[in-house]
Amino acid sequence: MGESNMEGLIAIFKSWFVHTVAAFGFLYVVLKVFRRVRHKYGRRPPGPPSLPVIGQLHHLVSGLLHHTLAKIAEKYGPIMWLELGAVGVVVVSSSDMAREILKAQDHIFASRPSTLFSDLVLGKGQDLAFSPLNDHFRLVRKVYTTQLLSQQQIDTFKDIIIGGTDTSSETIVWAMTELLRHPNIMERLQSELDDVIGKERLVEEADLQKLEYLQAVVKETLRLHPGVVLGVPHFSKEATKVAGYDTPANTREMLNLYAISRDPKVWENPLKFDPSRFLNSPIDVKGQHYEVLPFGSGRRRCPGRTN
Ligand code: HEM
Repeated sequence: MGESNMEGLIAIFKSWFVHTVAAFGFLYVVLKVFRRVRHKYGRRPPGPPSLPVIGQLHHLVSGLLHHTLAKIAEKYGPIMWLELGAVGVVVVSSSDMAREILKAQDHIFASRPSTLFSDLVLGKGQDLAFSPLNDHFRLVRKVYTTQLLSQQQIDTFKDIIIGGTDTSSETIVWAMTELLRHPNIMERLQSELDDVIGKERLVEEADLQKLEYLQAVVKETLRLHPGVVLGVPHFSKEATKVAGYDTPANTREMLNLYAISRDPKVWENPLKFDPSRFLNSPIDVKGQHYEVLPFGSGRRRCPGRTN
C-alpha cells in the first residue's frame, strides 16, 4: 500500500470518527432536552392531534359536545388529554376512570375551576356549585345539605330552588318521551300504579318504596339521558397520576356522564330503553355505582339528589 493511500485511509477514519462523535453528542443533547421536557410534562393521556395556539379546539366545533367527545374517546380511550387554547382538560369517559377521579383521588379532583361566568355572575366562587375546595365550600355545603335541603325545607322552598329546576324538568320530559315511545313499558307502569295506589288518590312520597317499576323507569331515564351530560367541571390543583398517565396541576376534568352510562363494555344493549335492567339489580344512580352517575359522586356529588 502506497504512502498516499495510507494518508487517504487515515483521513477517512478521522472524518468518520469526528462525524460519529458529533452524532453521539447531538443525540445526547436531544435526549437530555427530551428528558427535561418529559420530566416537566410527564406522560400525558392520549388525545387527538393538536394545532399551535388552539390546541385540539378544532376537533370540537361540530355537533353536540358530549357526542363529539364520546366519538373521540372511542379512538383515544377512556382518559384523554385536550388542550383547548391555553386550558388543559382531562376528559373521562368510562366508569373505571370515573372511579379513579371521583373516589380514589377525590381529594385531588374535587375543586372547581374559576370561569368568567362564575366570577362575574356568581360572585367568585361564593355559590356552592362553583366554589373551589376550601373552608367556604365545606361550610356552604354543610348548610345546603343539613338545612336548605332537609325534607322540611324542601317542602317549603320547593318552588324557588333554581339549581335543579332545569335538570329535574328535563328528566321528567325524557321519561314521558321514552314512555310514549314504548307503550308496553307505559302499560306495565300504569298497572303497577293501579295495583299499589289505585285510582282514587295521587302518589305520595311514602309510596315510592313500593313502586319498584316506577323507580326502575326513573333510573333508566337518568342512565340514557343524564340531565347534566358533561357534569359540572372539576379542577385539580395538584399534579398526579391517573391510570399510569401524568396529569399536571391546574387541570380541569370533564366527566362525560352521557358516554359513561352508554358504555357497551358495561351495559348490554346500551341504547335500548329497558327499565327492567334495574329490577333486582344492586346498581343504583346515587353515586355509589360508577357505571351510571347522573348526580356525580364524591365530595361534589349533587346535593339535590334525594333518596
Ligand atoms: C334530575 C335532577 C338533577 C340532576 C341530574 C343533577 C345533576 C348534577 C350533577 C351531575 C352535578 C355535578 C356533580 C359533580 O360535580 O360531580 C350536580 C351538582 C349540583 N347540583 Fe344537581 N342535579 C339535579 C337536581 C338538583 C337539584 C334539585 C338541586 C337543588 C335543590 C341541585 C343542586 C346542585 C348543586 C348545588 C350542585 C353543586 C354541588 C357542589 O359543587 O358541591 N341539583 N348536579
